[in-house]
Amino acid sequence: MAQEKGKEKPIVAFLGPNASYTHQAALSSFDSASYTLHPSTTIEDIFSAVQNGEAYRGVVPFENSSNGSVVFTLDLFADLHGKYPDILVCAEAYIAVQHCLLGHQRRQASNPTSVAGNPIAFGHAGVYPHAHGLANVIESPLSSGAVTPTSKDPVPQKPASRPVGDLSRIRKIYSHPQAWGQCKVFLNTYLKGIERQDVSSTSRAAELVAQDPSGETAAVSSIIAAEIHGLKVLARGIEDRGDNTTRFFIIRRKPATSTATEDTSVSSMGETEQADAGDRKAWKSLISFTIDHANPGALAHSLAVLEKYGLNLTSINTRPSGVENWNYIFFVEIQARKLEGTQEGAVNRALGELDKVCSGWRWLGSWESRSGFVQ
Ligand SMILES: O=C(O)C(=O)C[C@]1(C(=O)O)C=C[C@@H](O)C=C1
Repeated sequence: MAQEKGKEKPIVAFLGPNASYTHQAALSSFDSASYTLHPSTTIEDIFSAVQNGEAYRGVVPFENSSNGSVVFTLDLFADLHGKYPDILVCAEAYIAVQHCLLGHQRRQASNPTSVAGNPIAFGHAGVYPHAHGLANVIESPLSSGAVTPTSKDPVPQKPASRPVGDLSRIRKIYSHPQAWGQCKVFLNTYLKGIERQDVSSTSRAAELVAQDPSGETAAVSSIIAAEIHGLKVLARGIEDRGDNTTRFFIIRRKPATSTATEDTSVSSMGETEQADAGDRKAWKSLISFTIDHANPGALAHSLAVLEKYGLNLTSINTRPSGVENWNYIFFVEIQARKLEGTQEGAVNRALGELDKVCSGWRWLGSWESRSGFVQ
């Protein structure tokens, strides 16, 4: 690859601008002394840069522990128009996501409860228990509603954190669409009915709010974005769950020949089998496939192939196939890896057999599991 040969550092594209959670994931996986981290505007830009060789690797969000799949990424893996035939997942990263509400805090010199600055002192009930009962928490005028008991919901969910600033001037909130679903309780409690605008990332949301001095906009974004853009933290730890985590994939371009790989290969059949069995739990693979929807049992037969080879299925997702309404492309993740070249492991054999029962399939990569390594 051009970047690897020359003196320039290899480029790693991530969903920017700087201070996005994807940027944090990129920093957790690539040393900035050895790689040039390049912010991209969309996830599609990252796929393109990796596919056409402009970037050595790409970092993309894949799923969130409380809000589920990042459908933009799944759709790019579905690749309905054949634009990204060589993209493979080669690694994963987990980032603990703690969202903040960022904005411009009006200075209220005469008000002892004003908190212009020092966001660190306040926060998520689970992470910063000392923040409970602080005198300088301002109750928003919008704080009724979602927490009011009703006959349908006699014990309504309580938000995990409370505002530390006045939210009454906020007329519009910006964020990445994934973030809304992670902060439902806080937003429905304190900012119910306020217009929400989707933007390309949480850090872009912070950038937009920083450019708007009216004080009428706010962003759901990270504490790092607040620091970079000089925004006030109006509430910290606003996600519904204290263990909110997003999983990211590192993508690469398929090597030119299937035998030329960076993976360690084992030569004899016996060693291969051993590596395959021993590696199973430590590795994961992503496979997509389509089926003939008119054929009863087509999905069951496809999944039965995985069972036959003892492959543990850990997730299944679907996206519209793009061919016909209500037809889907299926994505499965399994705990095992496909062996390189002509080596015959369980995944290799299962794929050979899947070919006979589904309409089409694609192996989208195998990588070492990092679950349990949340940064
Ligand atoms: O907007 C960002 O900061 C991102 O990195 C994207 C993204 C996502 O798509 O899931 C990443 C982590 C959070 O779950 C919210 C948004």
